[in-house]
Amino acid sequence: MNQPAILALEDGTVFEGVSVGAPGLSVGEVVFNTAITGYQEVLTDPSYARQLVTLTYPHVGNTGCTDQDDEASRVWASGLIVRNVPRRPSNWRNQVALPQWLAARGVVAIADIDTRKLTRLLRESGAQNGALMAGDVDVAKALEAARAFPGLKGMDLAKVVTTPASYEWRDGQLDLDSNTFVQAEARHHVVAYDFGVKHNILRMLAERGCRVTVVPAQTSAADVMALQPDGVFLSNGPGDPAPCDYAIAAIREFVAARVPTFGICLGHQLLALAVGAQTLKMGHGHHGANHPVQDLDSGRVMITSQNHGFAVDEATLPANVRVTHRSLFDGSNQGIALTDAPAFSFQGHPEASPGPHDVAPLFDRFVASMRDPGFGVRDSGGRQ
Ligand SMILES: NC(=O)CC[C@H](N)C(=O)O
Repeated sequence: MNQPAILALEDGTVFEGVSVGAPGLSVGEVVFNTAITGYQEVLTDPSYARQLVTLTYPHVGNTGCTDQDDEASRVWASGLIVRNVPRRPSNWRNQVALPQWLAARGVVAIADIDTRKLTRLLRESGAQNGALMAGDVDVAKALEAARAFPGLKGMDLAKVVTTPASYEWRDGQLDLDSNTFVQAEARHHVVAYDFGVKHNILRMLAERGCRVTVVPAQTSAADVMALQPDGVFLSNGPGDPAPCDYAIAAIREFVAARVPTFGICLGHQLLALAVGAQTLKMGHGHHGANHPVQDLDSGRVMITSQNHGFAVDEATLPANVRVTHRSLFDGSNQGIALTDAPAFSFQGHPEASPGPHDVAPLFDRFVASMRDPGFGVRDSGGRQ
């Protein structure tokens, strides 16, 4: 028999449903994601640490779960909130059904609640703090826990989710015929900062000929330089970018030394902070796989995968930074490039895991900048 579960929001709203994961209490910021596929990638994306994710798509778990789709070695989202989990998953890659997968990993999850109502509420109020409780439920306790969560603003989580030690990564994409990850030949050495890196980013670097050394978030610039990288990659990650002073200081040194640098999501925000700009907390953020973003150089509109609750404040960008991409949903900043150093970054997810592949060529641009650091740099007479 299904155990009861509740979701309590800090504004006092309580949803009642059934448990589809582990029993227990879990708190975090409640955000909605509008992607139709990719629930396993969302749950294992470290950028969702301390967040309770509701999916607007009503049927979640249809294709089950498989180890190969994990974006990290564990589930990082604090909990899952859905309308309906099908009784039986069906897919040739399925290894285990979503509720068993969640329970085995200790993840609290609720189903059978009105996720449309919840999403409308979050859209109006902005992301709220909340508490999920499954098994022995107690509304008063859950409300108290929701209100006690301090919120993500000011929270440095990159150093919490990062790898404890550096490691090498060589796996390219999954070859479905042999069911193995392709090993590509390495031509460039990339040092990737793990602020909460997703595996598909590392795969996309590897398949483009990069040997990747993944390093902990607090690795100093000097220690990275000692590894003699051809390029530095700044990963996605959870929490507020502003308190990550160690990363901001290191990035300043890579920019000054003109090391080709590429940042995604939190990495994008950290590059902006390193050049002196500011970031701000958004209302309900961007979490989905169909967000239109304009490439301001070409005018082309790309459909992108998004997952962020903070954004770069364009008004604070210094003169040596140009805006390269903008969201067509709300006009917020989606990409920057330095005009005097080979450094650029993107707010959305070019690794699109899950999502469309329109922005994947940004990885090629990073590789091009390692071959020729003048690539894309305006003030050095380099190529565009
Ligand atoms: N996916 C990410 O890297 C998210 C970046 C940051 N934590 C934000 O919410 O904006």
